[in-house]
Amino acid sequence: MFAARRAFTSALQTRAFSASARDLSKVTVLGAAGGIGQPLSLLLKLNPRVTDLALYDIRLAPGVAADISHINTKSKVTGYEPTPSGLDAALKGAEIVLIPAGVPRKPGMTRDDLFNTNASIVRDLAKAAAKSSPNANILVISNPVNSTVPIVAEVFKKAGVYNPKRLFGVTTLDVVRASRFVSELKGTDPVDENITVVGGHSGVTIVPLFSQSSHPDLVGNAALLKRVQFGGDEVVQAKDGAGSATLSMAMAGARFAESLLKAAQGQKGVIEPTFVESPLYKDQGIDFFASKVELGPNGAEKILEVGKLAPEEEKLLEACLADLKKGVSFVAQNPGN
Ligand SMILES: NC(=O)C1=CN([C@@H]2O[C@H](COP(=O)(O)OP(=O)(O)OC[C@H]3O[C@@H](n4cnc5c(N)ncnc54)[C@H](O)[C@@H]3O)[C@@H](O)[C@H]2O)C=CC1
Ligand SMILES: O=C([O-])CC(=O)C(=O)O
Repeated sequence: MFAARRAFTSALQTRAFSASARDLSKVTVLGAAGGIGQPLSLLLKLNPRVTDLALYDIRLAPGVAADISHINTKSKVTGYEPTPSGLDAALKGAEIVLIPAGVPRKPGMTRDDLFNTNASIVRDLAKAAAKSSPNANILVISNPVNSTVPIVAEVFKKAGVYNPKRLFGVTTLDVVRASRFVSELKGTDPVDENITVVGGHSGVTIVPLFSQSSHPDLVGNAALLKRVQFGGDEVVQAKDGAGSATLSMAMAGARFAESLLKAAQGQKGVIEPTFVESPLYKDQGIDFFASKVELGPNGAEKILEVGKLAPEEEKLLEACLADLKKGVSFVAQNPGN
């Protein structure tokens, strides 16, 4: 009788524990007062899977948090002071840490031109994350993503807490753009356009695979390819010195965070292209590569092969790999330590 009751109680406790573990998701945004950070924080506040939203920036995070906290969804929002202890408290217990901290491009700049400023910003935030949220999923948005992601890996390795399954460069905006541009050409709903984009996140390293979509006829469409590879430049030019994509990036970052949360909470078959430490081209000296990744409770559960490509896409991939290799030596020469 007692045993049966204990078993029942323990089953209830287990349920209660897993339910609360499932329901409690702290998400931290570093750079939360910026052009991306503010709308990203807003979208995360609207996500019922997020229960605790922690906002940190070197300026204005408490103000942004006060504003967002009035939105009538259940999550708690806290803005942290720009101090080491504020940063540590923002990170403690986080399941996901999104990093859009750093400077954006101006017309005439490449993403690599941001390296000197953003590498040290990302490095310092990564040091704090390695200390205060070593098990969190780290989502790097700050450019140049092809280089800032390896920097985070190095910091985590040095701290002895690196888990490659939990480090992601956010390339979702390339996927979002590709599906939107295709839908504009084809007169379809972008929701139905799943375009895989592999490689990295700048210029020729962005490789959309139209042969694997429902529109293989788009392989070889030079204007479309240019828009996908250089969509970021389109926005930088249109903003004319006032920054780069912020609103579409916020949506893309919120979508990737939502995918991770869904997968962590047990949904199967959640797949997103993302820039991760990858075995696919290690034999060519390339440690990080974006391809479709199956997400799960442990982060990046499975890195999918690039698959069969059209001959034109093979050429694009060659150019991508050559550029990513240059990136490797670039990081090695500018470790940002
Ligand atoms: N991965 C992607 O697809 C995309 C990446 N980006 C990149 O995202 C980054 C941010 O862009 P925006 O939000 O437009 O820039 P922004 O200048 O509007 O915002 C950046 C924010 O970072 C904060 N910040 C700077 N140093 C910090 C530190 N040490 N700790 C915490 N916060 C810090 C600033 O105070 C500012 O609020 C840029 O590097 C940009 O190139 C932009 C669009 C797409
Ligand atoms: O172009 C930029 O500098 C910002 C970015 O990464 C994008 O919009 O894809």
